[in-house]
Amino acid sequence: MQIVLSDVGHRFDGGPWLFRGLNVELRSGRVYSLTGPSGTGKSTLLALLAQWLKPAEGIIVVPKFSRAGWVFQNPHGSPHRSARDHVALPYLAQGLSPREADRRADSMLDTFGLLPSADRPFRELSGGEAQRLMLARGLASSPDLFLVDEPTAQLDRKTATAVNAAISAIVATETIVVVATHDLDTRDACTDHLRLQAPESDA
Ligand SMILES: Nc1ncnc2c1ncn2[C@@H]1O[C@H](COP(=O)(O)OP(=O)(O)OP(=O)(O)O)[C@@H](O)[C@H]1O
Repeated sequence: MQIVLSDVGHRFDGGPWLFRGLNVELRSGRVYSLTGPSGTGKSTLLALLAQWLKPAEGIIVVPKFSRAGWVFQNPHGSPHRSARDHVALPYLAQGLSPREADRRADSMLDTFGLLPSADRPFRELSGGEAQRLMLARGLASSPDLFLVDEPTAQLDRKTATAVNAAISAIVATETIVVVATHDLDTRDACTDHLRLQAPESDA
């Protein structure tokens, strides 16, 4: 899959332009960092890619039946359900048998260093484990586009390092991954880089 942005710019309600002139092709199998000073519109661009918003100018071409998945700053899970259940659920929803769903879930948990925590309830996971679980669960849904907003913003350095290692472990050949971040280590964990900048003038 490919998403093409041509001369994309955005501003809210006639306000100042956040960014303009964005020309990029996003491709499956790549993990894009999205960086830029605070307020340059990183979260806004994620919302544009998810088609929650329309760009104020330019065109974003997204294949018709594409599905987007999100991971936000704060991990949300079911407190009493195990880590494995969180990841198995999307596989069950795809029609796999419970046994196969668990097998696939364990393989995904292993990718993110969470296999030892597979049986632990969500409420007992640390912040970094919970965030890695969100990445594992999100990818288990096999989205065409996977949008991750500031995954390490709430984490201490050591925990952030584990999350960044998980990001660099993402191998999703069918998925475009975009990670908005201020964390230079998160940026370095990605395969490609997008940087937003405020336009020089609002002309
Ligand atoms: N729905 C909205 N209506 C009006 N203004 C908005 C809306 N959403 C965001 N903004 C403004 O657009 C600007 C860009 O916000 P956005 O959250 O996309 O930036 P960001 O680069 O992700 O920032 P940060 O790095 O601080 O998270 C901000 O000034 C914000 O207040």
